[in-house]
Amino acid sequence: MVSEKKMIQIIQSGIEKSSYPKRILIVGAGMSGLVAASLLNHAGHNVQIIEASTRVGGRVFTKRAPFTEGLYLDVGAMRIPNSHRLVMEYVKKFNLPLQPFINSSPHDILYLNGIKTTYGQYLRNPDILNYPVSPSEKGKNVNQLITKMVEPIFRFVSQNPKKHWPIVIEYFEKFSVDDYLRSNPYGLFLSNAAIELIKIMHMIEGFPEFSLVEVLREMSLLFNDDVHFYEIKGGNDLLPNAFLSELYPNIHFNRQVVKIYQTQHDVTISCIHPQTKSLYHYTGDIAIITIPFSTLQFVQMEPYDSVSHEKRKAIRELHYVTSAKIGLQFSQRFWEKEGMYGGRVITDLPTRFSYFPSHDFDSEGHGVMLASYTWEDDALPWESLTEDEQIRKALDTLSIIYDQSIFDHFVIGISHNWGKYPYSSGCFTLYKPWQETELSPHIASPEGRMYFAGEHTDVPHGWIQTAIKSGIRVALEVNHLP
Ligand SMILES: Cc1cc2nc3c(=O)[nH]c(=O)nc-3n(C[C@H](O)[C@H](O)[C@H](O)COP(=O)(O)OP(=O)(O)OC[C@H]3O[C@@H](n4cnc5c(N)ncnc54)[C@H](O)[C@@H]3O)c2cc1C
Ligand SMILES: N[C@@H](Cc1ccccc1)C(=O)O
Repeated sequence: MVSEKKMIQIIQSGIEKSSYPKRILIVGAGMSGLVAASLLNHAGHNVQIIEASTRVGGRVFTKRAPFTEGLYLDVGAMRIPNSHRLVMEYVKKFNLPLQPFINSSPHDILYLNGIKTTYGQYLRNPDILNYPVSPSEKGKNVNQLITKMVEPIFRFVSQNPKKHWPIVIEYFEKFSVDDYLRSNPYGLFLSNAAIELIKIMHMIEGFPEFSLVEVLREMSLLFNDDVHFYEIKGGNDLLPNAFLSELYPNIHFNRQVVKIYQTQHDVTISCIHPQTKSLYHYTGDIAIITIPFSTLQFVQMEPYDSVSHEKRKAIRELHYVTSAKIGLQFSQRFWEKEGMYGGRVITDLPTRFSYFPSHDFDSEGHGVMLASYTWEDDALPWESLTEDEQIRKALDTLSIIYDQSIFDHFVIGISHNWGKYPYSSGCFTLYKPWQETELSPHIASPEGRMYFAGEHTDVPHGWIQTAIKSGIRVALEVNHLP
């Protein structure tokens, strides 16, 4: 296991020159593939990247069209936690401009149970939302309620994180979030109303059946008031694009892999051009597969016995959460008149979470708002609609929270449904109960000449940092192979 400190050194100075330079084929030009390619290229290997789409970045995806020049929306990764030091190291290496991403603020709007208030007012008086919580829960906000439920776990981990976290995984990974909140070994209890409020305000009403351990990992980041976030000024895709100057000659775009065939001596990757359907083949010594397991299901891996049963099972069963993002451009930044500079709206209406832009404050005129960000069950109603219907319904929902005048300021909108995006077939992985123990040993493990990287191959799932970490790990795995 390579320390984070060592990984930072590797980002700064690369990995050792290889004693065995090889022909390395990397499938996928997302962050994990780009990191692995850059390190192995510098170590003296012949690296070729095979990418289905026409861009690098994968789930780091900044959309600029059809917005007004200079405006954009990160429909993929939008926030970088200050604690994600590997991401920060690459941002520094490429000298990219960072700015704060205001993830939440006391001015955040809550529109719940038909009541509109602010997060600050709610913290001062949690009962303002009129949820029928139990008498002992009165006056307590969701953070206090959830902390009471998970405090014994976090206290146990804090005593000896290295030793105790694996024990927590082994013991608690059979619990879903819902199971644990309803009945747990500590005999801690919450009313249904309190459970409902926690799920809505922590954006997990769409996936309460997922592993408690996974959701605890994420909530300790996303809903921890001590964690602050950044974004890259101009769009987060400036990070993957920064690899292009070095790697562009090695990247084959419009090459959707359909088959991987390995022999004792080499590995051959067959791909089709997504539009022309022309067939292309690439042969090398090693293949590094960074594409999501959801899409890897469509890739034939031959000979059949060259891939273990457990790997094939992990590829089939690893769960990908879906997600929908809807961006709306307005001619006036009306939210700033209400004191909203960055931050978010949390509602039980279908838009669920909205985020105001954390950049270009007070700039006269246009702004793009992330009108809706949803996961899993909350994303499904949006995915069933056309893009125009999604934009219209997001506007209609916002007009309930604001007022009809927002229609006068609306300019144009987009939606991106990750469950319908063929190059990720989902948004990120989250373990269901039991999967961490059952599947995780077979996700990153090599299979003959095939090696694996990507956000799905490590935890916490669903972060650029994890993709980078896996790219470094796989580069070290293959660098000195004979
Ligand atoms: C909606 C959303 C919000 C997110 N928010 C954040 C956030 O705020 N902060 C954060 O740090 N992370 C966030 N993430 C997670 C982060 O974006 C990912 O963890 C990371 O980008 C994954 O990188 P990867 O290299 O593992 O995979 P990917 O980025 O998916 O790269 C895989 C590449 O393989 C290509 N590919 C797929 N199939 C094939 C094929 N058959 N043949 C050839 N190429 C193929 C794809 O086009 C893609 O370029 C978010 C992700 C999503 C979707
Ligand atoms: N990290 C991503 C997606 C994610 C959220 C929660 C859990 C896992 C992944 C975000 O900040 O939106």
